[in-house]
Amino acid sequence: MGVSGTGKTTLATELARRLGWDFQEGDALHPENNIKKMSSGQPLTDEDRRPWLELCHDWLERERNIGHGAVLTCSALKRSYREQLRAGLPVEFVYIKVSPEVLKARMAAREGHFMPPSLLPSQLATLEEPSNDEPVIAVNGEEAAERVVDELVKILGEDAHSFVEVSSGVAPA
Ligand SMILES: Nc1ncnc2c1ncn2[C@@H]1O[C@H](COP(=O)(O)OP(=O)(O)OP(=O)(O)O)[C@@H](O)[C@H]1O
Ligand SMILES: O=C(O)[C@H](O)[C@@H](O)[C@H](O)[C@H](O)CO
Repeated sequence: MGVSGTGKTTLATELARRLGWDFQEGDALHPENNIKKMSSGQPLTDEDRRPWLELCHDWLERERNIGHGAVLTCSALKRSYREQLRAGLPVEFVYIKVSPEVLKARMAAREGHFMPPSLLPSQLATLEEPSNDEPVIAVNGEEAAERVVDELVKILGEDAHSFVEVSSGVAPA
């Protein structure tokens, strides 16, 4: 999770590969209208995001039901969005923190992406940073991606056992 340009896709694809978990690009679940809106420089509203978050939640739920570890990219900017995403599921958020200056530079340098750099201020204004009472691992998204993924593989790889126990409905011993 994190605003546009934090490195969600970069980190999540590599994390899923290293853990052998399924991967879903959250942006691919956006209704067409949401992509059109963002491409034309308009920020999404709560109403725009609701059906998309439902699709994200449903994907996670299907993965839990088949007992797979899974990684989904999703901006998950507000606490209420994160609550919708994890409802009834053993979800751990990875909050990728990157300074506005670095985000601005990354978005300006990126080519062929639907998200215009002009939407960065609204992304930052909408972000409610996760608090300690949420299931979250915060990482420094300005570090080399490989180092961040190494750290996450250690934490989530060790936890994988308990995630699978919860997800398959088998009570831990
Ligand atoms: N740790 C990193 N160090 C340096 N550059 C990075 C790092 N992570 C990602 N990048 C670069 O930053 C840009 C944004 O990364 P990425 O597309 O993974 O972000 P994102 O959060 O998925 O963005 P969006 O939500 O807008 O799709 C890319 O050009 C990527 O190569
Ligand atoms: O909630 C949102 O406003 C959106 O999900 C955005 O964050 C983008 O889809 C994503 O970051 C791609 O740039």
